[in-house]
Amino acid sequence: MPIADNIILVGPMGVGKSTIGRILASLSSREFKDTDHVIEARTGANIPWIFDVEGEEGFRTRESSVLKELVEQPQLVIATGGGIVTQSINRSLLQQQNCVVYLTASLEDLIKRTCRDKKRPLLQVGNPEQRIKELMSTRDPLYREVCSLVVSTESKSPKQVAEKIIQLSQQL
Ligand SMILES: Nc1ncnc2c1ncn2[C@@H]1O[C@H](COP(=O)(O)OP(=O)(O)OP(=O)(O)O)[C@@H](O)[C@H]1O
Ligand SMILES: O=C(O)C1=C[C@@H](O)[C@@H](O)[C@H](O)C1
Ligand SMILES: [Mg+2]
Repeated sequence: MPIADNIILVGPMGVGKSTIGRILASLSSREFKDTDHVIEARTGANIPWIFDVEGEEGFRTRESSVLKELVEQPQLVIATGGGIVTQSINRSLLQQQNCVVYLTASLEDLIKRTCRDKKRPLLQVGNPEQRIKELMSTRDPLYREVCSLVVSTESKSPKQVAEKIIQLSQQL
């Protein structure tokens, strides 16, 4: 893969995109960007606030414009929000990128890492475990539709996952 190419991480809430993305960026001499963080920095508000005031639709519009902007920059590791694949415009853009990595974890791990987090708007309605299962069943095929690699995070440290991504991305 040419050195200027970006590595884009997709996957569900809590799979480790931000944690692994940061390590991967430093191991591969790329700059780290996280669509959720860019949106919060630009808006000057946190994600729950944006969902409250603008609804999910407002958040998705912001997310699509940040993604479009970031993929045009060279040499980045981009961690995306868990719901980025719900918008067909984002899926089309992701399918045009060279290296999109789908990070996976067991449902059990995802539930353990996220279900008590009050900052996640989509887990505030109903039973969080059930919501995570529902989100995964609709989104798993969408992550697979856009990715060039699938990398499991199970029984691996974030650094081991980052090293695996580097190894596999060199074979693309
Ligand atoms: N490989 C791993 N093994 C164990 N714990 C991990 C691993 N990767 C991440 N974690 C932990 O899981 C939690 C969620 O990680 P992180 O915030 O990076 O996920 P995310 O995919 O960016 O989620 P979000 O979609 O909410 O932004 C953190 O507490 C992190 O320390
Ligand atoms: O799974 C989702 O739809 C989301 C995941 C987070 O990364 C944030 O982008 C936001 O909370 C929505
Ligand atoms: Mg994150």
